[in-house]
Amino acid sequence: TRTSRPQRILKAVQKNATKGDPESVISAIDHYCRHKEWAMNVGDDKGLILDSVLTEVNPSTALELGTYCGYSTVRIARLLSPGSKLITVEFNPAFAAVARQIIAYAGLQDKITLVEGPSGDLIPKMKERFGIKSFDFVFLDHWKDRYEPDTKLLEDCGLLKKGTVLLADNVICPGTPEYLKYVRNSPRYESRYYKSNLEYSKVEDGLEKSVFLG
Ligand SMILES: Cc1ncccc1-c1cc(O)c2nc[nH]c(=O)c2c1
Ligand SMILES: [Mg+2]
Repeated sequence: TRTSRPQRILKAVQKNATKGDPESVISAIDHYCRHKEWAMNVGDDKGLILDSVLTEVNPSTALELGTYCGYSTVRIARLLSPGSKLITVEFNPAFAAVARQIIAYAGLQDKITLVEGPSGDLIPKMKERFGIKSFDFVFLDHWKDRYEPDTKLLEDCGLLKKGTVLLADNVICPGTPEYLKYVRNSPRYESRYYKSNLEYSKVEDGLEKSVFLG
């Protein structure tokens, strides 16, 4: 096919959403991906859990690993208080290019810094590049095999503080067994599983919320 799936999602946003209205961008993507073609956005069911955890944490500095088309980036940024910042990391340049346009369409570009590259390389550079002391909230939604090593990297780089909340997507499907074992067995985390379903599907999936205890 001539266009890519992310490009088709962008077109659906430009056609069906209102510029500067994040809610309409979220709805346009959910409608397209539920009725036209599936895509790996966190989606509307798990999105409600993401919203509620975010509202509870009200982070000043948030990190997202795995931007894709920017659906959860917009979901997170729309709930941030004025002056709060979200850094989102995307490895795939084609995904990042679409995400930038969807983030701009939602009018949230001032709250978001999109960084392209491998999370394992970028995490150690967060302090020096973006003047981050530590993150209040981290959304893990990139690649299942990177959840555990990147969490250890965030610890080792001093980017987590007492009370930082990690929220991980796809802990059941595709599944992140090593990550679950790590956060559930470590004395440094208090973990809880939020049962839900895979985006736009009936298959079970869920989010794991883990509070760093310092
Ligand atoms: C692609 C896919 N196929 C079947 C079942 C699940 C998935 C799936 C769903 C997601 O929410 C993902 N999020 C981040 N990164 C992923 O790789 C990913 C993959
Ligand atoms: Mg996901």
